[in-house]
This record gives sequence, structure tokens and C-alpha cells, in this order.
Amino acid sequence: MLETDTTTTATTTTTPLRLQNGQVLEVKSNSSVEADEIPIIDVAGIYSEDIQVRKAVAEQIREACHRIGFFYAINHGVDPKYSEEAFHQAKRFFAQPVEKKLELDTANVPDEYFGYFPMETNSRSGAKKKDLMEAFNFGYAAKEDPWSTSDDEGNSVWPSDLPGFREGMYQYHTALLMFARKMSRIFALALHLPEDAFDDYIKKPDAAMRILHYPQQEASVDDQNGIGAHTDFECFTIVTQDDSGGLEVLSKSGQWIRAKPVPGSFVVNIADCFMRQTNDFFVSTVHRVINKSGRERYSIPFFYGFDRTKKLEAVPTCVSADNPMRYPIMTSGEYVLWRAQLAKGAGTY
Ligand SMILES: O=C(O)CCC(=O)C(=O)O
Ligand SMILES: [Fe+2]
Repeated sequence: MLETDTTTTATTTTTPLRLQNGQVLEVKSNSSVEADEIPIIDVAGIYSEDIQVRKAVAEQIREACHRIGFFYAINHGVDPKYSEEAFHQAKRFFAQPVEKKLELDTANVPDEYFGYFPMETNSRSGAKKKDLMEAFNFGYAAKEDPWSTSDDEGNSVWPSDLPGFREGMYQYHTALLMFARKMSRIFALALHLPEDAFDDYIKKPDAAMRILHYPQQEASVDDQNGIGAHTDFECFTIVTQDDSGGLEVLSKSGQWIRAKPVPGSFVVNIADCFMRQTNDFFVSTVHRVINKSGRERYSIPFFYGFDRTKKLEAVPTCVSADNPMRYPIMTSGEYVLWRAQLAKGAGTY
């Protein structure tokens, strides 16, 4: 079921899209369509005691991550009170005067993708106007992790005078961290590996969270994006979106597909580290956001990666004599640092 978007003026010719990770993709049209290619997966079975039930969820995830790299997770078990509070805190943060937000400017946080990313600073996909969004990112803190006894607070930067903000953010971060850890075992099953294959990778994961604010966009989709076409850096991303819509996913055939909001769901997408670890079996799918909803859009992606010290090496079930390893081996930390430096150096965050 395809329905062409008639609300935006957009090019219809095939154009190459150059991404920061070096990929060049053909895009059929800059318009987006509605399609049912992004499956809705009921993940309640991940908590089952029965391995067959867990494997049944894993098989659906395997299919989705190979075909499109995106799925909706419903019945994920994460209490909505945490996301409600995080959205509330996000709105408080963005409502501050710009000078306050700039005290945390990411330009002053070398080598990390943390801090404040100001509005209309960069154009990720080379559009005429800069991306119409602002964001705040923070990372893993062992001190906040129920699995850790360390007091390490990490190297994120925080507002000094916004009481409740850091707490609200870490409460949601922790809830998502525990869900993501559970999902790591399901992803191992999805790759036909032993369920504990990634257990050593997730004791100290590289889990960062971001809050985003997209004003309503007046410019055409050819001239501007909320966030331009890109892939994420880590293993997988769990996005909590509000009900505005605007997230779009590029299918393998080069068609932009709308990831419409599904109430209570997470949008889960594969990112570049997992693509490398699965030797391209899982696709790290290009996506973008265009907010033409007529209101402010807020979203909360949670970028989940493995321990930075562990090697990003293709898993055995994704390598064979006919399908040798496609990427040089490096640690997740080296890979993520390279991407963060590239993004910040190129000014395309
Ligand atoms: O706002 C969204 O829904 C997605 C944001 C995103 O893709 C990102 O920050 O990497
Ligand atoms: Fe993204």
C-alpha cells in the first residue's frame, strides 16, 4: 500500500545521497510515502521463561533487521511514567534562553558527542537551509547503573540550575538501559548465536541518550530537514517519539517511508556498529526527520552500543568462505570516536 505525499514539493529524479560514513545511496524521490514495511513486533515474549517464546520474538526481529533495519517494539514493559517525565524535562530544557543552553555547547566538549547542539547549525544532507532542530546529549554513568558499584559519573555536561533535569533524564536512561540489555540477548538469538554471546559486551555499555526539539518547518523538504539523512553510530537505537510524526526511513529500494507514531511503542533501528558486527546482515538504515505537523516535535533517541573496549568483529554466523569479513577490526570505542570527530569536525551534528 503506497500513498504519495502531496503535501510537500519535492524532486522526483534519482539523486545520489552522500553520507558521512562514506556510503553513497540512490534516492528515487525526495517525497515520502506511507507503507507497511516497518513491522510492529510484540516483544512481551522477551521476558518469557520459555526459550522457544524468546526465540520466536528473535526471529521476527531477525527478519526486520535484515530487510529494513527498523521495527516498532510494542509491549516492551517500560513504564510510560519515565518517558512522560523525560519529555517534561526536555521541554523545560529547551524553553531556557539560548545563552543558558550555549553554556553546554558541544563545541566545548572535545571528542564526545555530549552537550547542547544548537538550532540550525548544520545541514547533514547538504540541504540549502540548516537542519531545523536543537538537541542535548548525555552518556552512560556507572554511578546511575543498577548493575554497577562504581561512582563514576562519566563525562557528560549538565545544567547547573535546572533541578530535576539530570534525575529525570537518568531515570529514563536506566529504564531503557535495562530494556536494551534484555534486547541484547534477543539480538544474539536473532543472529543464531548463543543467548549469552554479548553478555560480556553489555556490563559497561556505551549508552547515550538524546533529547531533540524540532519546530514546525515552513521550508520545502528539498530545502530543509529537521535532521538530515544519516545513520546512527552505535549498535541499535531506541527512539521514543511524540505523536507529531515526521520520522522517515530510506528503504533498500530508495524510497522514503514514513515511520508514523504508534502509541506506546519504541522505534528500534540498527546502527553502524551492529551492521559491521553482522557483516552487513543487519542494515543500518538511513533516516531523517521533517516536521510539518504544525506543532513542535520532541523525541528521545537512546543510542545503545557495546563496551567501548571490545572489538567490533563480525560474529561467526555472519561470516563464511563465500562471505568474508567486510570491515577492518577495531574497537567500538575507536569507531565511535572516529564518527563523533567526523561529525563534529564536519560540523554536521
Ligand atoms: O527524532 C527522531 O525521531 C530521530 C532522531 C535521530 O535520528 C537521531 O538523533 O539520530
Ligand atoms: Fe538517527
